[in-house]
Amino acid sequence: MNDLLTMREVSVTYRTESGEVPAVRDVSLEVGRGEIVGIAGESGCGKSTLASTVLRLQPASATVTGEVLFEGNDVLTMGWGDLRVLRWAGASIVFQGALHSLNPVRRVGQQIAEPISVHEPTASARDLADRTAGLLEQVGLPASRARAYPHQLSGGQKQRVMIAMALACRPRLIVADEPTTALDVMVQAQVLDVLSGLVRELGVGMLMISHDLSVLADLCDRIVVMYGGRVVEEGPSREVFARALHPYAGALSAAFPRVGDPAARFAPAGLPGDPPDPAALPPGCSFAPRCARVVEECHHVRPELRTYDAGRRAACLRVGA
Ligand SMILES: Nc1ncnc2c1ncn2[C@@H]1O[C@H](COP(=O)(O)OP(=O)(O)OP(=O)(O)O)[C@@H](O)[C@H]1O
Repeated sequence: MNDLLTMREVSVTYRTESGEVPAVRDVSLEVGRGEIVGIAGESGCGKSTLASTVLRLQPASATVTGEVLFEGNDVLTMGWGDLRVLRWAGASIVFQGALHSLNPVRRVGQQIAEPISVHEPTASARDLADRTAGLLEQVGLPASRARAYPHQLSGGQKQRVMIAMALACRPRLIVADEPTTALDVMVQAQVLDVLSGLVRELGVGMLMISHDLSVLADLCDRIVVMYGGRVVEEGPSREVFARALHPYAGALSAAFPRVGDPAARFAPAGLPGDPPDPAALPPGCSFAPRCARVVEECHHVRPELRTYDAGRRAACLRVGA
């Protein structure tokens, strides 16, 4: 077992008016200290739902089974006191759409200092100001920006502030859910550089979610590819990107020329059709209806996730065929 984050057979089902939506099914993965693990997949494959369980942030309509072990303690069953310590100080999350989650009427410095003052109530005003200035400098902003209001910052600067907030309580794990999707390509690259540089420098683990496999290939040690709520491939990122075992991972890699194109999350280049409705997955392999390598058997037999050489896993009947 890994000593930072170990998820074992995690499944998440939402209760909705039209029935149950099994958004995540039997996902197991690990993130070690100082390691960056990417989760890739199109919109709706369950990435955000899975990420929300790491800090037990899933909505009340969701039922989660399995184990989410953070430093050996199960997040899904821990008491509220432990959960309070875990959030921000153990692990923190940079959300998709974080640009809108800053409070418009408070200076950004106050917002960065807030989680610190909650977790360290004895910190003096001087300490908070120094820590905030240091955090802003770490993310490449002048300390003087602490006095700015969010509307005075560009999109990229706001996202840097969100990263500073996520680092404020010195967490051991950061979950980043599409942290740069709303930014233009140049700014995306700069912000990802800052984030990954800090994660490496501080030895923090990171679970980074993106629909864009090429972004993950550059940043991550390992990549987990999800489809229809399940893991369909996992392995060292360069291997998965360059020599995917699963045809879905291959199609995501081939979408590479469309890096930074927000539309690519809905329809990667060269991959016709839509991802499946998790409430109505086809029998057999859920990717079969879109797969270029499909054979009759794929429509009836659901492939198990098998282990291959060099720590690779894939769930496809056609690997090596
Ligand atoms: N609160 C909810 N109630 C019901 N169903 C939900 C809820 N949140 C997500 N879902 C459904 O669960 C499935 C997985 O959604 P999820 O947001 O985890 O996917 P995703 O891969 O992160 O996509 P995106 O990148 O668009 O966020 C989708 O079918 C979605 O409609």
